[in-house]
Amino acid sequence: MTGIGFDLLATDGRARRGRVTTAHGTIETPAFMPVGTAATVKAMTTDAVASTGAEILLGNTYHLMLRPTAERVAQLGGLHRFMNWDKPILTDSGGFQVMSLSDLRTMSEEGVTFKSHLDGSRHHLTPERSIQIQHLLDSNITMCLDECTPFPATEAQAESSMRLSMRWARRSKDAFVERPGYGLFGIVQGGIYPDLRAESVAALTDIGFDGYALGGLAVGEGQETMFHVLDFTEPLMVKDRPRYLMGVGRPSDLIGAVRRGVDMFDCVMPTRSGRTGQAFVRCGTINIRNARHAHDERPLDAECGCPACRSYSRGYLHHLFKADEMLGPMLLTWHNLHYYQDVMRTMRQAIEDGNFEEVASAMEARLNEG
Ligand SMILES: CC#C[C@H]1NC(N)=Nc2cc3[nH]c(NC)nc3cc21
Ligand SMILES: [Zn+2]
Repeated sequence: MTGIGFDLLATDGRARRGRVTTAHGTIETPAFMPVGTAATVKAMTTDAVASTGAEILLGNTYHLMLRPTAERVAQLGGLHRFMNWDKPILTDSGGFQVMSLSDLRTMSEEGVTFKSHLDGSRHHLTPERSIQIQHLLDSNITMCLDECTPFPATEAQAESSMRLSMRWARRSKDAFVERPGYGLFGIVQGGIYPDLRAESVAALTDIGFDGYALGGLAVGEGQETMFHVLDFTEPLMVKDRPRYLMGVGRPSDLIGAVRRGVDMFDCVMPTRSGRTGQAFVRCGTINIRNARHAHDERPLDAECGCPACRSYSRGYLHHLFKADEMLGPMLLTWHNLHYYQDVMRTMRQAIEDGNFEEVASAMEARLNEG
């Protein structure tokens, strides 16, 4: 096996049930990847993350190149050893984070020069350097470096940005070190424009990648537009390789995107909002800091098997957040990640059973009942 393996095990409509095989183990899809930006899923040990059922984590080139540097992580055994996670890791390439986090960035055909959001130091990122950093990290799934077009973008802006990203995809592929169990994903660009999306899919498919991500979404366009872009882009994508929707999303986003043929997801929502006291539950969301939870002896979600729901009341969790106790963010993060994995488990089973639409519609109805 060179690269990573992908087996399409079942389909139900456009929904897909698959399995990704890497040097560090397999990933059942549809899969949700918790975000471990700075070599940690915030507020969680890796054992706790594994207990939720997560089989792959996301790391970030941008953050780790700035601190502690990729060379330091490599010297300490690579990202798996460094953060004590022995399952698969996917790393983003840095393009999006440069656009969203750093200022004073200058773009050229060669790459992007930017100032660190940590200390203002200048850094240069090229496709070749991004691929090298991800190799030093020993990432199982490496992402091409792309030029992340701000949203909204005119068709002309999206066209020139997409074409630059396609040239960078070629350079990324040329720089990637092929190893069994390690793969490289291309990133489809083109904004909201069907012709540009089609051109990008064709260009990446022609180069050939182990998987194909959809970029330029979850950038403020809204769910309806995101689904519309999926509706006209997904049918153009090869079926025998994983599809990864970057930065997505809320539970309703995951359900709608799985319905449209997406296999892999990552999003900071369950962890970031967990730290602020927002819990995702089967009938919507709960902001545990709200006074109405102060006296409530019920768990966050009676159908959830996570440590927070098994052992603690809403009233206690409310108290932890009001008292600014660190156990609060820990337990809500744990619950949210466990719930997200429950959503994915439920959808995987439904695709296997051939009743995806019935199960997905029921989940969506409960989420909307609020
Ligand atoms: C344009 C483009 C693009 C994509 N390119 C790369 N490398 N990473 C991403 C991460 C994302 N996170 C979100 N939303 C939170 N949208 C994303 C899109 C991308
Ligand atoms: Zn729970």
